[in-house]
Amino acid sequence: MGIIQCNGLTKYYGAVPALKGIDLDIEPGQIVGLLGPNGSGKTTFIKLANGLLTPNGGEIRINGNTPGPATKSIVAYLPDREFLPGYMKVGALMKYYADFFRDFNESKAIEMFRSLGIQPDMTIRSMSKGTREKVQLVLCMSREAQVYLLDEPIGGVDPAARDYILRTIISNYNPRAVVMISTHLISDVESILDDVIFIKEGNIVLHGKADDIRAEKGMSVDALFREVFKC
Ligand SMILES: Nc1ncnc2c1ncn2[C@@H]1O[C@H](COP(=O)(O)OP(=O)(O)OP(=O)(O)O)[C@@H](O)[C@H]1O
Repeated sequence: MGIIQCNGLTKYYGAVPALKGIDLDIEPGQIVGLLGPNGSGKTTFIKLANGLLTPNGGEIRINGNTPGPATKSIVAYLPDREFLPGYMKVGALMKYYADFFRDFNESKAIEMFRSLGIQPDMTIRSMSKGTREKVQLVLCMSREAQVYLLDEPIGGVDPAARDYILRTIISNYNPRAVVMISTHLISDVESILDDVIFIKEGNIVLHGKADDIRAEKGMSVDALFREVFKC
């Protein structure tokens, strides 16, 4: 059974449809790209998977459970916005995460912060936007979770840091876990994706292995994305 499953998953905001009956079955042990242009429904899907929104129709299950307390303990979520309090220092945030999440691996966080040049006594508000994003990502990836849901993890960081972050994602996730990365920066993430989902106007228009897609279509996932989503 897949670790993320949904059947007929539907979400409306008032009269606006955001997801129009999505069926998915995602096996653990892979990095999945949730790829679509602005407004296609990526954030809505990730919020439903976290229980921050409830569906209007259909269902989503994480490890067999409806999103709630049981799934929150196995899901590490990186929202697409900043959420860390400005007054907090990196060291205090690590302690806070260690208290809050039983699966938080502090030594992993310390090592990642060290290699990114982020000191424990740095305050969130003193950092640049990209550095704040790195802090959020490090805290999220330092959990030994079964599901990582990363909403636009590389949007605000420079290309050199993107590479480091993508390497960090690959090297820090457990092979029985699943990492879902929502982004429209396809060329940056393509090399680490096992599985690819194209989402368009609330529908899944393609779901397959990145290697199979490249072989069948004779082009990169990035080139295919540009063709499918041409304006
Ligand atoms: N709170 C809301 N109220 C009304 N409509 C919303 C709300 N949030 C999202 N929508 C609409 O739902 C659709 C899907 O939005 P969503 O944020 O899931 O897209 P996205 O693919 O994450 O986009 P982006 O790449 O720009 O973050 C869009 O049409 C959007 O305008």
